[in-house]
Amino acid sequence: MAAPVVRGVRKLLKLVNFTRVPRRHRYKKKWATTEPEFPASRLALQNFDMTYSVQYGDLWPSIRVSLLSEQKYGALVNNFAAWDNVSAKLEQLSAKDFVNEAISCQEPESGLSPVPPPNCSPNLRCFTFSRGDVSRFPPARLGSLGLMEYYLMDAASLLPVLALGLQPGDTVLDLCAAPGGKTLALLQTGCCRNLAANDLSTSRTGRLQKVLHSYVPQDIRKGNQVRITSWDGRKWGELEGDTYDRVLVDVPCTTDRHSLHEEENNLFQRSRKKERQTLPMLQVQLLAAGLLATKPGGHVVYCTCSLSHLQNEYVVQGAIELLANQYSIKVQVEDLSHFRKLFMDTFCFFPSCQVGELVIPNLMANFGPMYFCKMHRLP
Ligand SMILES: C[S@@+](CC[C@H](N)C(=O)[O-])C[C@H]1O[C@@H](n2cnc3c(N)ncnc32)[C@H](O)[C@@H]1O
Repeated sequence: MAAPVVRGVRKLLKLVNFTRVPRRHRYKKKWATTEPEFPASRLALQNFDMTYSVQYGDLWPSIRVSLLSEQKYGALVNNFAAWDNVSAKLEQLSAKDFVNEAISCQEPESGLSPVPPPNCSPNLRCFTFSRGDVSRFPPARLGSLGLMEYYLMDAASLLPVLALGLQPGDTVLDLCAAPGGKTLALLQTGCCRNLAANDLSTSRTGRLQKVLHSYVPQDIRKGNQVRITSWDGRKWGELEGDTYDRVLVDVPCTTDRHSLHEEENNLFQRSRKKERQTLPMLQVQLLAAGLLATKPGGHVVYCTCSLSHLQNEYVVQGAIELLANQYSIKVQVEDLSHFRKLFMDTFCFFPSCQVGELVIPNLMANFGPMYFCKMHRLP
């Protein structure tokens, strides 16, 4: 608004509030309590416009419109249900298993059948509609074995689990696990000798319990194989240091897509400003704890559903420095560029991450954002 107009509006407000009202009856409008708050989703968009237009330059308008449009889902097949029937049903909808499609398109070595690339978790089947097809999956149903047939999730959320590269017999920690999409995917690999699934929030670990109850047979849930806890993940290094083969650190973040569409639990509410500002610090602490909980020689995947460099690459670099300086532990970032090549038909990747990989939303493939970075704790 131009300055004279603003001054005019102010004058008008003064007139409305004070003209001809006797002094003792004057009141001052209580803006904070009487006016509806500026919606948090609008604040999120303002914030993203400021920061991401600088970070992403010419790419930002296309990412922005995709973030504001309907996202696409993937259907993670439940291997504990009758997976071959479920896969056939999903194929009838003209959806394709993007994981196995990518693997089978690789050039097999001298007549051998295609094998998953090294360090890619096995046995995961996730169906998506092809590029530009915005069909939706019907809600999942209970299958013949009494378990839900598939789990609907942002298909890009499967990439951190694939990148973790589980091997049969691994001990695995999912440090921030709720509501449980990635925990479920970790169990689908059939590789977890035992899996510790933790989340600070007890209400959210309740949701995780429900997901596992609907998708995983009782003998796996109730045996020693899965342990669910509600601890502060930042303390994990002290609680169980040098313990796990693989650790997933899926930290709380600005959840960019959610922040643009939902008012509830939105981190851009004015009252949560401090929490927002301290988020990268919490993320560094959680990643450092995850690295400390890993056995020397083990692997960690860090991920967020944010486009912010401050929450992605900077956190990875911060945690690696912290471990080197405070614990003399060396951590190496692993190259995941083969993932970009392997899954380029399904996702749109940002081409120039300094460390890790980032799926950026695109109208033809509206998944993500999903940042993931794999680290090796050196022996
Ligand atoms: C991005 S969500 C995790 C999503 C989950 N991995 C999935 O795939 O469904 C981040 C989670 O971190 C949890 N969290 C926040 N602070 C934490 C802490 N200090 N320790 C452990 N978990 C924390 C939140 O409760 C939230 O559920």
